[in-house]
Amino acid sequence: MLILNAYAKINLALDVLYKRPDGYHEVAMVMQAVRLADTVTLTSKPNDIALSINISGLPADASNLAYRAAALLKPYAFPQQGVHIRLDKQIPLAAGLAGGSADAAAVLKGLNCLWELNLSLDELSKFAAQLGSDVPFCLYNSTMLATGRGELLEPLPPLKSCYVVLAKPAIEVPTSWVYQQFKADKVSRRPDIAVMRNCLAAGSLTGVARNMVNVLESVTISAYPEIAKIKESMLRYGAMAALMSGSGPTVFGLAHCQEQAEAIACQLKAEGVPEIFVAETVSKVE
Ligand SMILES: C[C@](O)(CO)[C@H](O)COP(=O)(O)OP(=O)(O)OC[C@H]1O[C@@H](n2ccc(N)nc2=O)[C@H](O)[C@@H]1O
Ligand SMILES: Nc1ncnc2c1ncn2[C@@H]1O[C@H](COP(=O)(O)OP(=O)(O)OP(=O)(O)O)[C@@H](O)[C@H]1O
Repeated sequence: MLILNAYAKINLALDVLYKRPDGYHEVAMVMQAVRLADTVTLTSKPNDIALSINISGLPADASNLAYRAAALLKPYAFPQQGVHIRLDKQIPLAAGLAGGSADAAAVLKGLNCLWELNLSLDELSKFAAQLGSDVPFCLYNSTMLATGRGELLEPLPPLKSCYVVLAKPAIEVPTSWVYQQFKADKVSRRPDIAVMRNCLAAGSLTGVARNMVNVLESVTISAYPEIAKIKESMLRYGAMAALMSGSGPTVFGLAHCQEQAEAIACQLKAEGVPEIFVAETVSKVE
């Protein structure tokens, strides 16, 4: 039996460069893993793939990204090798935190061991990219620059360890809709990735905080102003910076320490924000 942590991600910077002929958008993103995790338990069983999940509202069938990850690797295993996948979800669904992608990446990494496939991380990355743009990052965690449609990764100097508050309003935002609605002329500020890289290299959390920009806010916040309210609240309660993660709707705030993060979380809870988490950042590849 193998038990893996499938970590959520946040986007410290997200820029959309242009729409590509294949329908995807060329992006440049600074991605960061955080210690809010689903638990993925893989148990050997004969022949086929089975999946169970601790929550309803998520299909436990062949459409699930965790199942699809196992199905991708199955042809490389012996026919009698199967697996039971157990997902214990903690990462909220459709939140902009790559929960499904993290599960899929954990299944790829775990089955590589359980089925003794001996695939390199590079090879696993190619399978990961077939499952979704965020899945390759979830194989590596830590702090990465993601380009292409998000699948081309370059390690960045790891973000100095800190705590984040994650707050999800009670809305679900489909990623495809956000990208479809994106218009470059509606963006007021774009991230400077080179400056962000320098701030990371210098270990400057305040520098990172000052340069956190996500151009997809121009779409999601226009449709859901409650996201802007959560950002404002986080700043009022002392966060160094607050930004929407990915396509939203979750907002994350950078805090100086765990105590401050917990205090911000408490105040957001009192305001009625339904789902709030405090998590440490992941500062090395795990
Ligand atoms: C918003 C982010 O989460 C930021 O990390 C990612 O860019 C999205 O990653 P993801 O959820 O793994 O995305 P995918 O499952 O590959 O694609 C979901 C939808 O978003 C659109 N999409 C995604 C990534 C990208 N670079 N351009 C896109 O236009 C795709 O057309 C697709 O309709
Ligand atoms: N194991 C899984 N966990 C969560 N969602 C899954 C899973 N498998 C498939 N899905 C589907 O994928 C959709 C998006 O899920 P996810 O929670 O990964 O969104 P997200 O956090 O917005 O991802 P991203 O940040 O990559 O856009 C969900 O609506 C769900 O139906």
